[in-house]
Amino acid sequence: MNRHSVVPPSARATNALDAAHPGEMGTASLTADEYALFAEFATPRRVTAGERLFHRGDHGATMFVVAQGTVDLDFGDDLTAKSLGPGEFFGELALLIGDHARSAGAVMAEAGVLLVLQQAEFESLVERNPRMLAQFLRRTIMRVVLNEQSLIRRLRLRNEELQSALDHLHATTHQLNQTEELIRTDDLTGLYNRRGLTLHLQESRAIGMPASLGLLLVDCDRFKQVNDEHGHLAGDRVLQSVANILRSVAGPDDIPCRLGGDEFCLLITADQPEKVMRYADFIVSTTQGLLQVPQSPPHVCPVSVGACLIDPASDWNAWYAQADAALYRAKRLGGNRVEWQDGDPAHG
Ligand SMILES: Nc1nc2c(ncn2[C@@H]2O[C@H](COP(=O)(O)OP(=O)(O)OP(=O)(O)O)[C@@H](O)[C@H]2O)c(=O)[nH]1
Repeated sequence: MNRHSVVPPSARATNALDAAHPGEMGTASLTADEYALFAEFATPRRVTAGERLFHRGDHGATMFVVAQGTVDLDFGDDLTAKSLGPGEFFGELALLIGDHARSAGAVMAEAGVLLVLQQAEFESLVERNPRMLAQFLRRTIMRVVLNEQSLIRRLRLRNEELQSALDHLHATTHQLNQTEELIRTDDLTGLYNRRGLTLHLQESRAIGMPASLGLLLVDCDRFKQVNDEHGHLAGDRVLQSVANILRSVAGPDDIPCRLGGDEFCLLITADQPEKVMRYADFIVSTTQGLLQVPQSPPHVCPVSVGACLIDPASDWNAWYAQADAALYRAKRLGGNRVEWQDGDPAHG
């Protein structure tokens, strides 16, 4: 027993690889001879379970060897935590470098005895057995290097995991965007559906509505008859044709939409009734023109249009009521025509 009377550890066979096994923070065991040498010069310290020796980041200059008990090292973040038992050492970089920020926090998991080595004691130890100390330092350096490599490997792995999480997130975002697009779109015609229009209006209000808008409400005339006489598929094709006419007249900032059934609308940027009427006339005259070339089943049907200028500050219900009143008049007058909001004879 040495002058400090500590219990010797069960000596471990220690070589450089044993001291730093790849993939984990290297173990740090003294050989039996080293332990005996360290014990001769170190100061033993009794420690209780739960006692904190230092926090991560604390500056220190002492090294510890576990004589009895267990100490837990916590490297913080999600790095591996480690438990050290008798014969294992820690804090050696603080001793070798001096005033070194601890890379781990240390807490006693079990009560025991630690051998504490300060700079002066370490120097005495070097003088006593330089050869053994050189071997110890070689192992220590090797352990630091292997730990570093292990850390780099883990960081690379973490990087790859993060990259794959990011890719996954991109894919999910893309899917969500596609799903949102689908939710906004009418299956049959590819135009916005009513929900798409509502969302578009919400977004437009958030970023600022155009100063002036026109609305066309477009409804197929006697469309039920197409279904009844030629079947639902023929009816579908007619609806697609009407949608295509709206799409072809719409500018990049205009919103053609299928409100449901055989009812469509076209929201346009316009500050003059003439512009709104040009759009409306184009729609009605295009269907009329196509009907000049009769097909069976028909590829289009006549439409009625209610047209108006609307106040961007008021809501959709107000706009719809305005355009619907005009559309109602167009229907009552026999359809296949445009009616202006207030029945202005110039546009009637
Ligand atoms: N083919 C087809 N028919 C539809 C679709 N959605 C609604 N319909 C039909 O559209 C028809 C609309 O009938 P109505 O509202 O009476 O319209 P209409 O026959 O044009 O009558 P008016 O507007 O008064 O001229 C109904 O028969 C619905 O079943 C669809 O997606 N495809």
